[in-house]
Amino acid sequence: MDTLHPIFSAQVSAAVSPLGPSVPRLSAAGFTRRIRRNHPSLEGIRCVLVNKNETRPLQFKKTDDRGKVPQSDGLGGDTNAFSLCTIVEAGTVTEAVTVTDVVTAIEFKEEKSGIEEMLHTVLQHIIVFVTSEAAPYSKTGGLADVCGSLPIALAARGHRVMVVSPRYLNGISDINYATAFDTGVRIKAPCFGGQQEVGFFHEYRAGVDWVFVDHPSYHRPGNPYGDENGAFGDNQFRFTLLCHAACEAPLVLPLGGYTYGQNCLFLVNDWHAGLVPMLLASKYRPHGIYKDARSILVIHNLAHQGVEPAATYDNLGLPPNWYGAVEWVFPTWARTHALDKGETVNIMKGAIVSVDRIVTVSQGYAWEITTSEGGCGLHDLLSDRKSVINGITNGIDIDDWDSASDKHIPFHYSIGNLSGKEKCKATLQKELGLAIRPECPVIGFIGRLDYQKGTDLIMMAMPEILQHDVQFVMLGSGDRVTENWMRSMESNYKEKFRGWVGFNIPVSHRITAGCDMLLMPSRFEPCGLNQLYAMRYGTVPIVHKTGGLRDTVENFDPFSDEGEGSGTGWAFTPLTRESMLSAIGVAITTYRDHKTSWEGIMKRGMSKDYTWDNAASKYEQVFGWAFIDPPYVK
Ligand SMILES: Nc1ncnc2c1ncn2[C@@H]1O[C@H](COP(=O)(O)OP(=O)(O)O[C@H]2O[C@H](CO)[C@@H](O)[C@H](O)[C@H]2O)[C@@H](O)[C@H]1O
Repeated sequence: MDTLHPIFSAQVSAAVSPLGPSVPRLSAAGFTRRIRRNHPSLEGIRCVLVNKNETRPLQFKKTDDRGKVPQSDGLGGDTNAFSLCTIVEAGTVTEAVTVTDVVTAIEFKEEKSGIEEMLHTVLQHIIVFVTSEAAPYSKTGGLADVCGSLPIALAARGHRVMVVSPRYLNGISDINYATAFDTGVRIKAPCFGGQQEVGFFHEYRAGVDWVFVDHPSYHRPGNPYGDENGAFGDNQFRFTLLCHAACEAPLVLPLGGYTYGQNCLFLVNDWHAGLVPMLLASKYRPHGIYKDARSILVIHNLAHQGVEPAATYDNLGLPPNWYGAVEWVFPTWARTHALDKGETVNIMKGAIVSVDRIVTVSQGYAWEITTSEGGCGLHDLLSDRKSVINGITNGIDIDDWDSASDKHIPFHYSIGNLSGKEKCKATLQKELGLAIRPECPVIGFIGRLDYQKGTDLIMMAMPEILQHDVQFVMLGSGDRVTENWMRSMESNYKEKFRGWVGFNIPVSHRITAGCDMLLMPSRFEPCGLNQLYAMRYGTVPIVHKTGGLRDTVENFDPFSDEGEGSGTGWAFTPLTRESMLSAIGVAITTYRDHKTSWEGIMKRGMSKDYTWDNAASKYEQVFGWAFIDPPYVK
């Protein structure tokens, strides 16, 4: 349909520093699709897309028959204008005069009867992710996967995307930031009783501006939230800085020559970024800034809310009259002693009551958080905002998690040829010092050792699980008691159990590929990524029927589809040892005695579409809704 100019198939050049290039280049196809959809009036009109002086957003100008902008509008005859322009005919890019990164337009100017009418941008959204972690720079769990992949998917769809997260230097992670350059831009964040100076580092990669907030409090051993002694005591300070810096970044960083400007959409992830909507509404909007910006809270895990004593309110840099937004009083039963009034500030709560919209990472979880069982105390507030809550199931990075090309696994395989999976299993058994037995089912667990993940249930049920002829492999770190239990199980059940204590990404890929089944008895699970990875690798998930696990794992039914069978795994309920053991028992029997059924389960899982592009298109719909309504707090 479209004639592509070579310019659009060229790779975007690697990051040059500082500050650029950053404006993503749309593919010609995506570009024309957007023009057609958003500007039908352009159909049949010759236009020129002009980036005249690189200091302002692009504009469309009508052209005459020869593709020239009429003299009268001040651009005609200006060869510089043409040296930086792309000619668009009937929505099709027909000629690109020079290679420029500025093909994404944010303003469309249409001339009508000589009167210029400015139409507000619809070509793309200007998106600012704010997050405490983003892979591959920092990662402790699924939040990093999402914030490392979704921005890239959105950028590929034509949006201008920035991700703001801290520049953690712990001695090991430093290398991850080696390609990010100091922008030289510094700002002062008014919080914690003073003006806190932070800097910004920047890398342009995969179409996204990765912006790292730099401050000494992010430079220390440990993970983003704590070390072997537990959570850092100054996390409120560290993430308050992140939020203040993230609000300034679109205004002060001239990435690729342009700031992101005020008309952006903030995607604030979990409580660490939760101050952003409050700052927009209380600090900026009263001064006329960010009047047209919107914010969406993405809840990955409601169990963590950023709760601190009420006395810390003054630290946040919010005006005094905003106390009510974050005020949170614990019920009597949850207080620690008789004099404890239970008065706290709760950042997640403040975000919920001030943000424009809310997205959770699955539809099931979107509903659960409005119930007293799943709302972690915030269900009433969330129910009040039900009309703006949406659930969008996470995608997965199908380049990183592809059994046909995964660099971490010893053999490759695909839905058409599963032989590599058997070899991956044998290699895993060998690597772990287990007997190499193709007929023995290998069950895996990968994840944070945490109450959420139901590891206590695994501990309780392990004696019965190991009565089967199975091998069990666990990879995880977190709760000390569980870590020690894994070590002792390994020494007591040398033939059957392996516990790998730690965080190791290559090992997680090898376990996902080498196991037959993956167990996820999560107490609650907003989405869950491991079951998605497992299905893609032909590893059959056995999950507790909750949240995103309920949405993504379909129970095996051998009788449906005229005996062909349906389903991609087992989703058990209720969350009891007995029901989990029963699901494991059925899975083992199916694996052993019904090979065809088993292969059917594997293949159905492998053919599921959980690409980020799919999820990104659903996010776009929500973005549109966010801009239809006025800001929730004006
Ligand atoms: N020891 C280890 N070694 C190597 N890799 C390890 C590991 N432990 C965990 N991982 C990896 O960390 C990620 C965990 O993602 P999950 O989505 O399963 O859970 P998490 O609870 O962190 O995320 C929260 O956010 C995500 C994203 O929205 C939601 O899917 C989820 O339900 C919610 O709880 C996976 O990529 C996994 O492979």
